[in-house]
Amino acid sequence: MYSPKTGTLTENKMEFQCASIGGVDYSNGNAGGEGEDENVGYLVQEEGIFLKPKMRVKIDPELFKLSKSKHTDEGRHVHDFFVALAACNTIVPLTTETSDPSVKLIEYQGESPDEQALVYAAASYGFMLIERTSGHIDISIQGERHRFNVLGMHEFDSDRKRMSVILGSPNQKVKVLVKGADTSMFSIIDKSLNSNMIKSTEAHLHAYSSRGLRTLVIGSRGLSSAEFEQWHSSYELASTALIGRAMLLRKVANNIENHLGILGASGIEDKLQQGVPEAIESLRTAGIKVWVLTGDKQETAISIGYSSKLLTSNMTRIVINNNSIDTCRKSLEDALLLCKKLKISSDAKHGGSGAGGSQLALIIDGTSLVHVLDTDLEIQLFELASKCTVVLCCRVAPLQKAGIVALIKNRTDDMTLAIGDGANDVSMIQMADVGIGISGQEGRQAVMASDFAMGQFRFLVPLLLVHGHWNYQRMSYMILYNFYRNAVFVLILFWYVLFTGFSLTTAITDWSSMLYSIIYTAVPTIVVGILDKDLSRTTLLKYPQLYGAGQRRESYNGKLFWITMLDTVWQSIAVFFVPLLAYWKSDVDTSSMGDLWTLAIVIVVNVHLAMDVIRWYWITHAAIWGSIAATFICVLIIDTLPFLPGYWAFFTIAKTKLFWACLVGITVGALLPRFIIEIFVQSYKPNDIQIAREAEKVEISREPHDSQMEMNPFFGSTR
Ligand SMILES: Nc1ncnc2c1ncn2[C@@H]1O[C@H](COP(=O)(O)OP(=O)(O)OP(=O)(O)O)[C@@H](O)[C@H]1O
Ligand SMILES: [Mg+2]
Repeated sequence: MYSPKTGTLTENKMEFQCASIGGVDYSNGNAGGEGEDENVGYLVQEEGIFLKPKMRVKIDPELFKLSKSKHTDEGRHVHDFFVALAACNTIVPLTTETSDPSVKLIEYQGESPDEQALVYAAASYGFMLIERTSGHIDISIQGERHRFNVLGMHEFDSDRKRMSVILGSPNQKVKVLVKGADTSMFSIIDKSLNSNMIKSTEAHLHAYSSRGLRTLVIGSRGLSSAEFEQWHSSYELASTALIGRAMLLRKVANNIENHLGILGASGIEDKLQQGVPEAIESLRTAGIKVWVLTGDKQETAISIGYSSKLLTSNMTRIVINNNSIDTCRKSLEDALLLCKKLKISSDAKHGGSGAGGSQLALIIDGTSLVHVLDTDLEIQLFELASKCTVVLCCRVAPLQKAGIVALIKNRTDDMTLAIGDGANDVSMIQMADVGIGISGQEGRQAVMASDFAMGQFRFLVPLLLVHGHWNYQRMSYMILYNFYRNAVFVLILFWYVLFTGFSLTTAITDWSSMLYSIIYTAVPTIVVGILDKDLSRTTLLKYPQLYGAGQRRESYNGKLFWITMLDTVWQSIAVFFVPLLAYWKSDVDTSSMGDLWTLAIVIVVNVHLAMDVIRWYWITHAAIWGSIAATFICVLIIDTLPFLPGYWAFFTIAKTKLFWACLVGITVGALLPRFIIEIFVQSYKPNDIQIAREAEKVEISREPHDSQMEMNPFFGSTR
């Protein structure tokens, strides 16, 4: 189960596309930027300062003209809008020198890519933010430098979904400028001021977000000196408070951010990262459920859902947008009923096979989730969500993201993985079983809180399908192998004790018992456990279904455990009884037999491992065969020490041909059953992995040179 979110799927390289100012839509621009189109006002000159062409801005010619005129109402409105864009943010302008001393380049840095886009847009229209200190900002308005006092700032947070700046203008007027998400802004806008403008802005916002643009609404209000004084004293008190500062500041912000006049709205395009649709498709083919939890607007999230192929046109969409617990309950009940109906009709169509049924996509917003999470409706939401192929939660707050992950984690045995790039994803990343942070332009908080960090969303595919698969196979095999490796040794000691009338003596020397786990069999386990790969990277990426082996617990389960234990008993019997019967009538001493048993176990255990190794490297050869050689050397050394029991035993027994025949006989006898069963299973009941391995062999022998060309185009190197 995975929970990426839309910011995670997009590049965070924004392009300012359109603006709705004073209820008028300006979106007929042509994209400028990156040195493409210089005559559309992209480069703004102010005291030899040029804007570094870093971000694309679509310039609307009409708006560009209006931004230069101060004498009309429209012009003044546009002026206020762009001043708000340039001022209401936390962007820091950085000026760099160029080879020409009279020319400086300015670029904008900040944690929010949206804000960067807005400041670049304002600069492109001639409202260039030049300097920011804690007390003031300098904005060059159409080439003229103006200084504004920053009297206070209420920073953005994902719960409020807005931010504000209290700005003192050069003409001594004080204004509060606010920008934020539409839902949060429309609740604080004075609806009586200009209802037509609000209506048309809403329509523009709907149109922008349906095109997948990220929207922001900008509003402002003039403050009277009494109001300002009151705010100022409470702001001072709140920002110096030692306890509950955040809550107090939020309260102060809420008191001032109200009765706003609407200035306008912006639409910013956030392009999808490279390889996202393919990555999502691979994850879905691998049987992984992908959920999107985003703070974005519903329409934007749906549009990004379509472009990332998360949502498809043949899906039935269930939308839940409610603002009370009763309506939520009703919607959930209706949705569950719809699911049932769809299932019945698809069963009737496909003869009850369950195949080809219509896919469901659940779209639910943060307001509904407030009434659902942590109430009795949670069960219904879980039931509904588990019936849906895709779940899209929009306008969710950071804690709600964590709540949704917890909902899945607490009610199923499924593993949850959360991937995100922003500070608002930290709680979700920490809640999930596996947390992944994308290091992007939104700061390092997500990365710091994560288990794994990566640069792009698409790297999730090799992480899970390739490394996840390899690690699962290796871990599963190694757990079973280590049970076997230790059990076989203990069983030999057990048989010996049985045959010596519970004498508590041992044939295998103390030294060998100790070295068994340290030298005789340890290194191959480590080497194979780290290096072995059952399938190549190419195959695993090409057939994401192979990931299903882990979900079905094919490589480590109760059945396999008991089969391995049965095999272990058989092998211990072969190792113990073959020498016993072979030397039944001879006068060989216990120490010599002990040496034979020691060497036989080590050979069997290492050859057993060698039979299962799929990819051989020189180091694997060195570890396996070297361990057997090391055992011979150790036994030899132990037997040359006269003060140890069993002095010279090895040299006595190794002289006989029977000793060597026993070693060969034991190895063959012990490993033959599993060899036969493995051949049988591979020939008659192969699993996906075995079939893919065969296909790999055929492919390599057929096209030795082209075999690496098969991989999906969006993944880096091959094996
Ligand atoms: N710097 C900002 N100033 C004002 N409003 C903002 C700012 N950044 C984001 N917003 C608004 O707040 C909303 C919530 O932001 P949040 O960071 O929680 O989620 P998101 O960035 O939209 O999506 P995601 O969860 O994919 O990161 C945004 O959709 C946007 O409308
Ligand atoms: Mg964000």
